[in-house]
Amino acid sequence: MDTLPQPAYSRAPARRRPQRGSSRQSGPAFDQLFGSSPYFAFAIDEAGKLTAFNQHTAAVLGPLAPHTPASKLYAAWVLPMLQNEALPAARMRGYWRGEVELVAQDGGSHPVTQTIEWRDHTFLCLGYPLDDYDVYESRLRFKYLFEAHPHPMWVYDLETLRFLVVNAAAVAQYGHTEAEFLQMTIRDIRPPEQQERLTRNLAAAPAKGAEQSGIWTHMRRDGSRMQVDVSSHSVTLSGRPARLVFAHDITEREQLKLALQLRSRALEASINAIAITTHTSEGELIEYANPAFVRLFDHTPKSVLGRRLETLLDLPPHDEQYQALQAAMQSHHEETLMLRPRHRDGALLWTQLHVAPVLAGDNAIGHHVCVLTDMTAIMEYQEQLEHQANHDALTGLPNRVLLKDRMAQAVTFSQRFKHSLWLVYIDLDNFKLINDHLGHQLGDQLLCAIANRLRACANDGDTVARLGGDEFVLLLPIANQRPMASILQLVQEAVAAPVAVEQQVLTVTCSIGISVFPADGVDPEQLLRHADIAMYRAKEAGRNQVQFFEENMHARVAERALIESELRHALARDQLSLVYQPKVDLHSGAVTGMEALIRWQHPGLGAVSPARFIGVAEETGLIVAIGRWVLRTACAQNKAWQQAGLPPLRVAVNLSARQFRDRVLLSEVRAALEDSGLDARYLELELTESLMMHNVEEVVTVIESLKQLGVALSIDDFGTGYSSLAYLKQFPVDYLKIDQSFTREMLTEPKVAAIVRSVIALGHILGFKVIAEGVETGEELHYLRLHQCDEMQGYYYSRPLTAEAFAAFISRPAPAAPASAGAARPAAPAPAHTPAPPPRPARRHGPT
Ligand SMILES: Nc1nc2c(ncn2[C@@H]2O[C@@H]3COP(=O)(O)O[C@H]4[C@@H](O)[C@H](n5cnc6c(=O)[nH]c(N)nc65)O[C@@H]4COP(=O)(O)O[C@H]3[C@H]2O)c(=O)[nH]1
Repeated sequence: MDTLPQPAYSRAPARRRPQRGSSRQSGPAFDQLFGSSPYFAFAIDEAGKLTAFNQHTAAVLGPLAPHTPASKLYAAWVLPMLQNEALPAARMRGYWRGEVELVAQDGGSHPVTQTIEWRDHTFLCLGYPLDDYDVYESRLRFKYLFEAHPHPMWVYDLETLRFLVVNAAAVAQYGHTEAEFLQMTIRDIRPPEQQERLTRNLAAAPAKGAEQSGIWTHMRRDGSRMQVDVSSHSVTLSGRPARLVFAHDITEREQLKLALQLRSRALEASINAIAITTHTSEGELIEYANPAFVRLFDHTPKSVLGRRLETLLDLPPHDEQYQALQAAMQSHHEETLMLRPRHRDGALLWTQLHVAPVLAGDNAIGHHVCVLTDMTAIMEYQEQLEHQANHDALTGLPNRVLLKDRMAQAVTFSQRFKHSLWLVYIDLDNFKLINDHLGHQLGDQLLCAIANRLRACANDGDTVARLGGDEFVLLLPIANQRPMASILQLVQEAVAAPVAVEQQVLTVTCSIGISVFPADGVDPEQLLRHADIAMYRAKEAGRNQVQFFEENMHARVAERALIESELRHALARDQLSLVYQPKVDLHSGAVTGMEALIRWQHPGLGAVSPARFIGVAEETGLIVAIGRWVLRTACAQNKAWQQAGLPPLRVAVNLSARQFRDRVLLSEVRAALEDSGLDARYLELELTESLMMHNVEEVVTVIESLKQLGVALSIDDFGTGYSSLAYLKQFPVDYLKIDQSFTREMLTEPKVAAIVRSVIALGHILGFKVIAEGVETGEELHYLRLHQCDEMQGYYYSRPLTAEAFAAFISRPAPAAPASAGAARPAAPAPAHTPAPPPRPARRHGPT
């Protein structure tokens, strides 16, 4: 200590001054700074000698002289600390502070807080009483904090509300200069709407020192406003009650808060399910889920949090969707996926998941925002629309559109694997009749039942489609050897099996046309067209048939189309006429009547047989007008013959099924009779057996009404339809007509002969007369007569004759009795419009 150097700025004075209890030796700077300080201030040089001291030091610790060893000013216990710690620390860091004990020359002890600064090779020592230093220091700190604080602070007078002091941040933020502030009160920085609140607030000022805080709106000098979080504290400044105010501009924070609130509200209110997940090595853990998310899966908010998104969506691991989700979660980009997660109740949903990664500071994925849009309803609707577009509404079977699609696929497949492909075109026989007569509702039920049966006939990979109306298609890819014949048989049986609909039993058959890939066509259109053609051929061949497509069918189809278009004009162009075939009593040989048969003479097509056009007329509905014409013409002709003096005979007119179902039939028959003046007993109506197969009660009613008119009725083509014997006896008809196919075969086929005999016997039991048609030989005649058949019709006696020829035929003198058994076939038949060759039977005039 003795060798401390002298401080540079306060060297010992050049001229010595008398010590007057002050430190005049320390130089003007030292004096200026510390001369009158109420604290200890002295300087020690590097040699440890006093180089300067102030008056207070001298007065309390003195008398002192310059160059006095500094050690004399300290208690003995302080010296080691001074030597080893304080002075080296001050020299090294420029400053040291600690508690020391100064001693006066009179031995008095003065504990102080001492600071030692190292300046210009001098230790400047300042000693404060322990308490005073803290106050000083806290004031310093306050001043520093107040001035340098980044947020506005001020003190205002509690009575005048004037600003007493403001800091730099307040000046910067509010735009007023310090001088302006000091002229203002705290009211001046508040907008008008907050004055009242301020008044209330001041009136309820808290107890002294108490904290007060609140959010206020303050105005800047330029009039702009800001949100301020204000906290204040009661203080005393210059003896006056005041408040120290701390104002924190929270405008931005509030805006941010509002924006966050809005965003949070948007999340909560979103109808899209939104989840925020934390990206972890164990998967995506749900950190937040909005109400829509919770609703979508029917979970509770709590049960969702912390769960793995993958688990919650219930995607099967290793499934394609699962893998896609994993890949999306690893990606640093936004991804959109279509997923099929499972609802809590197990139902599969359709959702669109949009995943947006949230990157952390290190560019690693921290979170994901997952937006799920429930697409279930849309997808189901889409599926429904697709289904509607591709399926038949009535039966639910694929429609034409889907069939074509499946056909295209099947053709491609069959081409590639060299397989064949069958297209089976099915059309119900006489379905139109059922529909027209029994109503569409029953017709629809029948179609549905048949659709289900066809479905049951199909294997996996087959397609059963409904093209519309009563047309169905089976698409059968033949990948393996399949028993196709038995499939077709199955289809025919499925269609033909009786269908019980609303207490009725309906039976229909079907006509089937088949085209085979690649032989009959290489594209779907062609295959379909060819199967359709084959189906028409099956219809023409008598229905309830199967036909494979053949090249020559094209010509038939073209012809049918031609017939259809020409038939529309046949009546108007007077191309139709009637011929009449006599009916003969087998026992007496008398002519009992004649059947009117239609003929069509077309200028280009020539004579078109009824077999070629009656079916077309029925399908197109032209039969109604044609049938009416036949009925009226036959009645008028018969009446004309009677008026011409020919013996009165009964004329038989064929009624098509469609005519029979026509509600106006009765009135038309009545009108034909009235208009022609023909007595009803000279008219006979021939009904086909198949016509009677549905709705027996109604058929019986119509027949009874016709009977009441007085006309005779016969069942034509008996044996070819499905007459139930139980029903047969209910029909009040007069004749059963044995179909000519039986007549033709009865002499060569014992089974057919048995049928013929049974029909004759049955007819008689039921009280009907039996007439056989298509009799061409004496043997046939003999057989029929032997078995008590009543009448016959056929080329053996006469071909159908024109009206004139028939009149001539009937007017000739009666020939010998009918040829006996074994008689030869008559000479080659003459054309239908020419009189038939002899021999002719004896005639019996008048209806039986
Ligand atoms: N091979 C052979 N055939 C014989 C013999 N005797 C008569 N035929 C023919 O057998 C058919 C009998 O008429 P259908 O069974 O009522 O069968 C008729 C009938 O179902 C229908 N048809 C004819 N005219 C009309 C009509 O005016 N209205 C309606 N709805 N159908 C008619 O067309 C079918 C065919 O008529 P068509 O060609 O005139 O043929 C007639 C007739 O010419 C014979 O000994 N041998």
